[in-house]
Amino acid sequence: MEWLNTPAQAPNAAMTAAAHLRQTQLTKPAGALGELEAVAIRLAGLQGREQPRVDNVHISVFAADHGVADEGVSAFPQAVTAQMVHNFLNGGAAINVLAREIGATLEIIDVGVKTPLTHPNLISQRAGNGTANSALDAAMNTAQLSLALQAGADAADRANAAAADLFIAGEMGIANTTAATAIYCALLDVAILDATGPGTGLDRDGMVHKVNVIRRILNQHRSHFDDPLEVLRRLGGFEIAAITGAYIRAAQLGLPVLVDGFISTAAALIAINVQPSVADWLLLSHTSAEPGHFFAIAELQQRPLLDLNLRLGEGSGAAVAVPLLRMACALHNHMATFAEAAVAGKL
Ligand SMILES: Cc1cc2ncn([C@H]3O[C@H](COP(=O)(O)O)[C@@H](O)[C@H]3O)c2cc1C
Ligand SMILES: O=C(O)c1cccnc1
Repeated sequence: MEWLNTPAQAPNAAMTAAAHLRQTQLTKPAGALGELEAVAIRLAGLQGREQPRVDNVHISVFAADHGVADEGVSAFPQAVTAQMVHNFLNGGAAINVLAREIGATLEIIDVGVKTPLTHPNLISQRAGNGTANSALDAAMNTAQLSLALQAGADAADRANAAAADLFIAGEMGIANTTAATAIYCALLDVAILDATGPGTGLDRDGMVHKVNVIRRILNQHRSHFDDPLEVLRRLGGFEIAAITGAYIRAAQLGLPVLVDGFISTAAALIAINVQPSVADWLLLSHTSAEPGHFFAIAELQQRPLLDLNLRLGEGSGAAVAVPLLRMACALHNHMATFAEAAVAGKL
């Protein structure tokens, strides 16, 4: 896991400055395109080109099971993880539709669904048959953590080899909002009650039970919260570890990342705690309806592009934000300047 210590690439300051200057010359009042200007400038710096682009998008969806599902913390049965992997492979899930709409490459990686699956289009890089129950034990051992992190790094490597302009990670794993919420509580100054939400649709009683399970998880592992990799190893899961590895490697390669929702952001929190320089490379796509997401967004000090009450995961919210990034780039690259259009500047 030594590769985790390599810092992220530095964004290209000259391109950031050039893109900033260009925005002031386009035929509009300065700042009138708000966040679209900011994100185009940011992408220019990250991609090291004056004309940023989001043509080639690579989406890697990581699937795994969680031992903590045994505690009854999800509104859906654990078998749905594997069933949804089949759905991904047959093209019927939300992320399949969105990937087709935006012309993205979509790959599915089994990092530890409970029962192994085989399919010609499934990438199998399994760290185990689901994690252990984090309310009782560490979710994974060190070897499993290393395998899961590497599965994510390999996905970022494939995206980079395919000359992707943007990397998106998605996840599928019944009970993973419990793991993600525990990670939020371990790494942020947030109370369990404020961070816990319905996930796939728990009712009030279900939420009260989930809060109690998360309290047990935190009490079990509390003495290790100063070490982000220990937090990840103990609280799980394999897919969150894979996304952590993918984000860190993408930042090391200089590949911009569009972060999805609540669960992906838990991986982002681990990643920036392991390697703070990764933060430059993480763009937030949307605010999840899961209440705890707010606290991670505050920690990342960014304004997500969208707020649509999404609470699906799979990378779906990030995929939905891609057309917006494309419009930001098109405006930046193709608007006329005041000089080109013979339009008078500000008085
Ligand atoms: C059919 C179905 C498709 C999904 N796609 C993503 N998730 C999302 O819901 C799960 C987390 O919620 P919880 O912690 O409550 O189990 C994850 O698998 C996440 O990706 C789904 C959930 C379901 C039921
Ligand atoms: O925001 C998410 O990523 C999310 C929220 C609830 C359930 N699954 C995913």
